[in-house]
Amino acid sequence: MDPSRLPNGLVGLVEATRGTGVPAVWLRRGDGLVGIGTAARYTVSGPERFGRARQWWREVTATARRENRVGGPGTGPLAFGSFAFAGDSAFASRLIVPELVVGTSDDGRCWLTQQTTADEAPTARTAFAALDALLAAAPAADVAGGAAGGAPAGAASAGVVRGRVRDGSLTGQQWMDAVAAGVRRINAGELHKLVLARDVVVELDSPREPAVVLADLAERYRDCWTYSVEGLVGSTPEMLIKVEDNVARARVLAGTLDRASAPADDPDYAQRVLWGSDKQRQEHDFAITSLLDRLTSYTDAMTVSSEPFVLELPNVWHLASDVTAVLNDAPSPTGKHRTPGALALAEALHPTAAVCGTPTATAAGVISELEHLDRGPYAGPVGWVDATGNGEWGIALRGAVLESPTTARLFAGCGIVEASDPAAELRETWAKFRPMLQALGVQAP
Ligand SMILES: C=C(O[C@H]1C=CC=C(C(=O)O)[C@@H]1O)C(=O)O
Repeated sequence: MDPSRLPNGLVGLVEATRGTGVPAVWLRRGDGLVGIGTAARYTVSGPERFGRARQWWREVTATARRENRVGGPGTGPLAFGSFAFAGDSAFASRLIVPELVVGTSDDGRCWLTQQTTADEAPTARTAFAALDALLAAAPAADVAGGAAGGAPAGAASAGVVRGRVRDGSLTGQQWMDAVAAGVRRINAGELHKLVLARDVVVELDSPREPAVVLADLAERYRDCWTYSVEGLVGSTPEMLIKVEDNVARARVLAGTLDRASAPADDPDYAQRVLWGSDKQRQEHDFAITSLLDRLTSYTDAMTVSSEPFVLELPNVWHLASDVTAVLNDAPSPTGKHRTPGALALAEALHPTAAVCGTPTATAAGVISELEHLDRGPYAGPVGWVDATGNGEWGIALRGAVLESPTTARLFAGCGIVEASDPAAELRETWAKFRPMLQALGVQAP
């Protein structure tokens, strides 16, 4: 597709959906995928959620008539998805097949896919007509604040207080008590690392257009993956697994330093205070080890740097490690040998110690005891998969569930090790809530 059809790129397309429903989104540095409308969807709960969703997608793509004139990851049949963190969550994991998918890649390619369950096969003419109709219906750019009458996307957080933040399942004090209990259990030798999360609820004075929230996140957090799947929105810095043909990539994060408290005149601050901290390095080591231990059975050729690097985001610094693995062929359910797809790998790798702990099963048990929280899709895989098994599954962090036009539930968690201090961890959750609070136009209390 000629990119000039999208004068303001994919972020502009997201903004153009204002008032017409929330698009499915996967965007980084202005490129990625935007899905509009729903041709088909599948929901599933329970411990078998990944396998059953894969089975459904296999059946859909096996029977679909398709014509793909572009080729490459993200072209042809495609589903966005979001999976519950835990097998016993009340949240229904889901795959969504949008009616229209618009994609762009950093090599300048741009494509449009139309997916339908109707007997009539889509054509280039019907696909472009659907896209043009959407763009023609878009509100004028000078009302980018949306129906809520807020500020334009780029200025969405200009300090305007538009609502209140209240406690979620636990108060701040109760959550700090849970962290202290977690530290005691680590010190007693029950486990090595635990990730404890909390939720807060934002109540807005007036509705905030999801498209405006998404555009704000995509513009401000360009190095993160901005996502939207049926009310789950956010901008995650952590890539659980990306599969492109036979190569898998992951970005593992653990270890955090708030940029708001950093001195302005100390360029080595993050390197010294974050990279140089034994506590932060220990947190990171557990996370990277948990990923490598599980990924290793899928590859004979894996690359990971010997030391983490400092990743700078607008709100925080993280310790980060990038991993690349050439995938081995494995028997598939059809008997043919092929490399595992992105969703199969997401299932195999989830949950890493960046969001659960070490050992995994013990940490998961302690989490459900101490958190008093159904994490829902928070910290679960979010992303997309195509018909060839290519896809990207990030970890749903730095996000919110939009519960109503004026209510959003935000989640954030922290890695707890023996040296963790409950008050410092509570402050860290506020740094992690900041991207969503800014995008919603609300100030932290
Ligand atoms: C669990 C979260 O972050 C994880 C990813 C990066 C750094 C983390 C940390 O330093 O605790 C967490 O492991 C979250 O943002 O809710």
